[in-house]
Amino acid sequence: MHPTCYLTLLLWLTFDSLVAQHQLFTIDGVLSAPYSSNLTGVGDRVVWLVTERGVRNIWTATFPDAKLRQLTQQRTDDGQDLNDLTLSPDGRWVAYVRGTGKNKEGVSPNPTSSPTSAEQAVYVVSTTGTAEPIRVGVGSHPVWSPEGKRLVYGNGGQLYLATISDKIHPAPTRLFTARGSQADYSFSPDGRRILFASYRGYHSLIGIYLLDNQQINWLAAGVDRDQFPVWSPDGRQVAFERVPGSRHGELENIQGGRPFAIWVADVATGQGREIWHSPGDDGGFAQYYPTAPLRWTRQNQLLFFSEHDGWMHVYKVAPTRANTPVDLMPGAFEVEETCLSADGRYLYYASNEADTDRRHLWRVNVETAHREQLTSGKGIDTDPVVVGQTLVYRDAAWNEPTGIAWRSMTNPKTTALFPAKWPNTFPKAALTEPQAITFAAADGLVVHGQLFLPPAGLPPAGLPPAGLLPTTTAPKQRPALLFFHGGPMRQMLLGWHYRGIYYANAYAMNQYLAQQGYVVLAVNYRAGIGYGRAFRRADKQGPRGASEYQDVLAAATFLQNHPAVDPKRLGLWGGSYGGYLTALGLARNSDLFACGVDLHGVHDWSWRGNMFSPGGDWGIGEAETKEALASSPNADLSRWRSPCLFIHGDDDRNVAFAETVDLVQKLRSQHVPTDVLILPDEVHGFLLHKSWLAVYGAMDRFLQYYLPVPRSLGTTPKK
Ligand SMILES: CSCC[C@H](NC=O)C(=O)N[C@@H](C)C(=O)O
Repeated sequence: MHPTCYLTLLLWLTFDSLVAQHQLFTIDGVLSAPYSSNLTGVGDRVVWLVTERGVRNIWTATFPDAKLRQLTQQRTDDGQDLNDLTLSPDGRWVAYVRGTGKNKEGVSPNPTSSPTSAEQAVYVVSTTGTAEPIRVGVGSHPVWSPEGKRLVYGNGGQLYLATISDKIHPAPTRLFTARGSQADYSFSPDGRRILFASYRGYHSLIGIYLLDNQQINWLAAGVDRDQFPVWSPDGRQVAFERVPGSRHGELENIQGGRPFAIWVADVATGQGREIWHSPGDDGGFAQYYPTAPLRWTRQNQLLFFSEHDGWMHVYKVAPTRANTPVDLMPGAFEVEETCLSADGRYLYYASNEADTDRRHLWRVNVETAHREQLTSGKGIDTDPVVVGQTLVYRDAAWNEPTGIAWRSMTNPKTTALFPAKWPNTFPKAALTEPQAITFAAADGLVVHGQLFLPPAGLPPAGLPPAGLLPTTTAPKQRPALLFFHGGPMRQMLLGWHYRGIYYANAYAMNQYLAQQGYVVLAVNYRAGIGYGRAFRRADKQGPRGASEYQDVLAAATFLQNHPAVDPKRLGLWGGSYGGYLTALGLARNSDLFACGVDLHGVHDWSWRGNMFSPGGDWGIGEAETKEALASSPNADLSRWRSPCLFIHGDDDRNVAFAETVDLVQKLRSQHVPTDVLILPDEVHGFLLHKSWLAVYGAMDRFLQYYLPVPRSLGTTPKK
């Protein structure tokens, strides 16, 4: 070999080892920080869930002293989710649910393949932090009585009552047996009645169970689907939402809409009357997305979510007679989680008003509809909880996962409550701040995205640092990756994502990939949220024409025109609906996309519509089967050439594992390079931290093989 070649090789090896020594951070490191969720509060106390490397524990704090306390002592990544945290009205107990519900076969997820299987059960733990949790019984969705000594929870569609003290005695009892599945339940203000919705297939009814005489009274029974009932402050009336009952062959479409109405019924007579109905099919998402679709305030106002003005907003309407609702926050932005002040005068909420790709907190005076912004800047602030004169909320940034922060209502200064410090393994100083970008799709629709550029000082892919070697013919640009979120009713943001570990980890992985030297673009394609009803319900989306594929192509063009990107080295990755778009890109345009990583994606809408569930949750009717297939990756397999890594848990209850088995077999038969990582007994949102490490590790190796970049080089993270 020519002497110059030896020199080049020597220098290159030196450079590569330099790079290896300067690895800014690892996947384990960027996933090592605690993640706070499920924040709720009562009185002067809040509780929330902390997930740290898969270990889930409940914490509490009281205000105004901001005193922290850990209430549970879980120490292992056991794959058992904690959820439905709810404080007793006196703040003495937290009820919560451990484990996940059963599937159609009656089995709860068991991701560790434990021979003793797994269950979903209700627990309580004292907020003193001095006692072990107490198991109440199999079930979920616990609801406290007003005096804080009784719990109602659901199991198998029926309601159970438990008396709570330092031991669960007597054992919980089934409250009553009613046809259908009982849900949306709550105690009356006097604690002597249980309000509930009884779901019965084509219709549902609102019932009241009287504890004193074990009698059920039905309210305004009709041929519709009555849901989300709430008590009036005096317990003499009930408000609920009414959507039309089903017709033969009608199929659920989670991305569609339906008309809805607000009703009020008199408890004593059972008679009801309509207060308002939506002008169009603006319901559906407005009821299942927010956690409190309908409220009755102490100021005797009904508050409800609706998209009828084109954006997800909260409206108020008087419960006394038919009248026109008032939009409490008119404008071109969306509202998410809310919290009503104890006196009902203020509604606190998270919104992307004036900052489309972030979330900040606001409050609105329900009487005057005057609103004021409470948090701002570069945070991702969500889930407001008001305890006394303190606003507590979930708070993230571009370089910090979601923690807990607070501010007093008299001082705008915000204070981080949890965690007190980030673990040394978490590479906060080495992260890259994503940039907000937009581009236009072929039909002119403006699409938002977040662009992650490799840290400064990182040599362009294939090139050692300037000066080490004479100019080479190596490419002066980087490979790039397009990321697609799932849902699709989701929105990636300019910071750590608040919607559970699934999206927090996706954001973290995009940070890791940028640090590896990839240019990464997270694409907020049509059908997502944050940009209004028309964007979310974009025409011909998904199984009806895959109109969002225009956004995939436009995102690719954006990257190909970026000076840092090698236009011939684009890759795709995404989960669930994002896996669907990844597979669609490789099937339709292997000429554009060099490889992809498809996490539990949908690959055949027509199969899903016929075999997974009636209509596949997207309302895919018999007449739409042909178009549904044409909108799927499976329609273009003959064109698929680029390699793909498929990742799927084989106990997936949201996207059938069969979708991946079928597609991989078909691709293998046409010699497309495929890799698979199958996670036995894992579900859709992987429950084990070690699953996430395995998934992203496999992804890292796959991308390095098909879209290689030299290991990162950069300054060692500043402490
Ligand atoms: C037909 S694709 C199913 C998408 C799936 N929806 C529900 O499970 C999904 O995207 N799930 C996660 C990732 C999400 O809802 O965000």
